[in-house]
Amino acid sequence: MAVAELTTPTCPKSALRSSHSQQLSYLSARFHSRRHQSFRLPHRARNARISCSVNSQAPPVAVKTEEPKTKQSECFGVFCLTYDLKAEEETKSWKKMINVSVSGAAGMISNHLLFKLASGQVFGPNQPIALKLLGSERSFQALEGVAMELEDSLFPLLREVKIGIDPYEVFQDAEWALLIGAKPRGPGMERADLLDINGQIFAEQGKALNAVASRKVKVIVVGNPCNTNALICLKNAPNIPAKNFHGLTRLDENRAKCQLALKAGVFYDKVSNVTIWGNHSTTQVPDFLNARINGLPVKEVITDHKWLEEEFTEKVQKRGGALIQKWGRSSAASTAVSIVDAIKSLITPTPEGDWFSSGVYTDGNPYGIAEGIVFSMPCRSKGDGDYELVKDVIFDDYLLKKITKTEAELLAEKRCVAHLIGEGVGFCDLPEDTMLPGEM
Ligand SMILES: NC(=O)C1=CN([C@@H]2O[C@H](COP(=O)(O)OP(=O)(O)OC[C@H]3O[C@@H](n4cnc5c(N)ncnc54)[C@H](OP(=O)(O)O)[C@@H]3O)[C@@H](O)[C@H]2O)C=CC1
Ligand SMILES: O=C([O-])CC(=O)C(=O)O
Repeated sequence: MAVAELTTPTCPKSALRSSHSQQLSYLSARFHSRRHQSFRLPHRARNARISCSVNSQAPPVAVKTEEPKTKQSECFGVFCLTYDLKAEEETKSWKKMINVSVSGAAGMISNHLLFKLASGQVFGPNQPIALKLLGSERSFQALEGVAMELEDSLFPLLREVKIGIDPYEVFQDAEWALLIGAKPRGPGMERADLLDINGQIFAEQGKALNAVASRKVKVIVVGNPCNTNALICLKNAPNIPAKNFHGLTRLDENRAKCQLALKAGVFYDKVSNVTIWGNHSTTQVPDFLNARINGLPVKEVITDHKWLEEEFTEKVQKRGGALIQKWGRSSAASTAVSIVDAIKSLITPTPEGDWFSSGVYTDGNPYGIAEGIVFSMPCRSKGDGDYELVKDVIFDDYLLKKITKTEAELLAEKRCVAHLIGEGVGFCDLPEDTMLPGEM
């Protein structure tokens, strides 16, 4: 078939993109020929790219010109070049490249996160990285803009960037999947509708991960409502351990640490052992009973217990909303930072005696929390990407009552999405006050 000529391995794909319509023709042709092929050039072929013109490679027969229904995942610009890592002196100490897939890659949070990932500050200065960015027809141009900025940043560790709109392509061999894209709740939209719309996104993405990602992939779900989206995702990915899925509650932990530090008049590095229990919503429970300041129980350092139970708790629960009121949109930079923190907590041994919070699957938890939901709990890691739940935490009546409330909310969310997790017909009886942190 003539279209095969388009993929001749002497011409990088970026050189074929002289115009948008040519690109669409090209993508369409490639889509119909080799869905998953991508080729790269040896480093020395950089100049060949410049001399390679569209005309010289144009197929001799008709190419479909209509808008393709789906764009194939593509390497982007300079990232279509392959580098022989072993041949370059400075890369000899580098580890094997890792594949990191990011959804909602054209959104606000990603715009902060991608540059942190590419710079080496997340996975380390010896870790080359391939970024696979998932967007949609709606966001594809913006996604190209993001990829252009990544090109222009000249990050040495960033060795591949691919953009695409099909999760089955973008999640191929993913070792990390950072699932950020989700529809924001609009005016007049019921939370049940949001759960359903976003749930469908995460059901599809779970299936895609199940089909094509590394069996060891670690998945961090950020898009809200992140606990239940993570549950939907893991239920649709039965061949990946449920333990590998996280709903991001690290931002809440960071917010809680900041408030405790402020009240105690210490810098926030003195605050440790902070657990966020439950849902990333206004029922979340920032645990001051087990938290420590300078190694001492918080309740010994902050003796105003009324403040802890009322002001502190509510401030953390509603911090997202307070931020939106000031900033006009939801936390993006601090969320990106907290995603970095969450990844680092899994790839670095947890400091002795400390822990971190993550929304994880409750099966087998030692606290008596209902099984079968994604609930934020205290975790420790050996730095191998895995975690274990912390056993030596204490509870009092106040903490248990709050945990029961957030647990009930997550169980209600689960009933709403029963149809997306293979548990029958969804039925929504959500508590009235169920809110995302950003909705207050
Ligand atoms: N867990 C946490 O701590 C936090 C979670 N969040 C959540 O993270 C998510 C992303 O936030 P942010 O990056 O600021 O949001 P943006 O609105 O900037 O980006 C969101 C992306 O979601 C994608 N998306 C997927 N499906 C839809 C849809 N049906 N309608 C519209 N957009 C869609 C869009 O990309 P595309 O078109 O490419 O799919 C868009 O780029 C939100 O759900 C937000 O609530 C925010 C802060 C903290
Ligand atoms: O509701 C939102 O999108 C914002 C959010 O999660 C937060 O700030 O914690």
